[in-house]
Amino acid sequence: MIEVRNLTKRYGPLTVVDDLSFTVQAGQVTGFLGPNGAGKTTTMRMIVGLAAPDRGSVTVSGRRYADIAVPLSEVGALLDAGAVHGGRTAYDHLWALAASNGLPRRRVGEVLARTGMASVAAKRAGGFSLGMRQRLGIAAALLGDPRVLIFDEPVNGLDPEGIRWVRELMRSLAAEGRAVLVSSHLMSEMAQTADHLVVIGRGRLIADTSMSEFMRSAGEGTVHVRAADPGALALRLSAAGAGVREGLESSLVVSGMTAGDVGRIAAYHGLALSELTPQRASLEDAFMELTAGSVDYQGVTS
Ligand SMILES: Nc1ncnc2c1ncn2[C@@H]1O[C@H](COP(=O)(O)OP(=O)(O)OP(=O)(O)O)[C@@H](O)[C@H]1O
Repeated sequence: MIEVRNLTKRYGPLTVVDDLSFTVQAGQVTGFLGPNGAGKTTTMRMIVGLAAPDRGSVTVSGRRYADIAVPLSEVGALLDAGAVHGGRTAYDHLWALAASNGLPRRRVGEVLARTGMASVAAKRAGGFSLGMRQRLGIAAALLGDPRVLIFDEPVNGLDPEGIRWVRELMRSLAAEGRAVLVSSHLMSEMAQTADHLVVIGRGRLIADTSMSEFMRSAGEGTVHVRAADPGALALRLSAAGAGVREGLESSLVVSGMTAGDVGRIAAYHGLALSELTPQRASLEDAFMELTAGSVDYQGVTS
């Protein structure tokens, strides 16, 4: 649905997007990840024609943005939630957008309902909280019922309830068959939302992978076990090929084996367990490792 090919953008001497290529598929949430200043916003602005590439191309559903007759009905974007006339009501803001794009008035009520904004439709946007401005920006993106959606850091500054709402909305938009591209600088946020990941650093592609593949490559994780006789269990697990080390309070940390395998081996040898917990490797750690070479401003921890 979105095809980015060899995209390059320079600002003065700085190449902020560097020969970037990736595809955003329909029916999926694609997480667009990278440290601050990696070039995510600039890439998204080029997708919707707000910035011109120096080299390369972007198409949405096979066409350049400039060639799409009614862009709002092909691609909706939330790039800057602050870009709202504060004196206008939520309804009027959306109605002005709908009218200038030839969209029917009923869409305004529909998107207000979908974003939970119906009760504040008559209120001026200037008095909105950050969360309400984000919802209004999302409502605007949905106005033309587009098949492609682009959200730049949509959960920035939202409270946990707002974050969960955005996450569920992204999932439901993808489930409707739409292509959803959503940027973030937090891996943990994407882990629960994205099907696919595009990771960039200093404008360059670092990874283009499915979420499940990324999780696998992040490490298999370990299994924490507590047993009545940890020594005996450790012997049996090592003999079966697992890596075993001592954890806290006489627990065992087992690697190279699933929790199911550990349970079966314990049962086979009649060893009682009081805890058996699979521990996933930290995705945030894997992401930091992946982008470590491309972070511009690294803090020093003492
Ligand atoms: N209009 C502009 N003129 C000059 N430099 C710019 C312009 N827009 C962006 N940049 C620079 O391009 C680089 C990439 O910025 P961009 O906003 O695309 O990154 P980002 O990945 O979205 O970062 P963040 O997570 O901080 O929003 C930054 O160094 C930024 O200062």
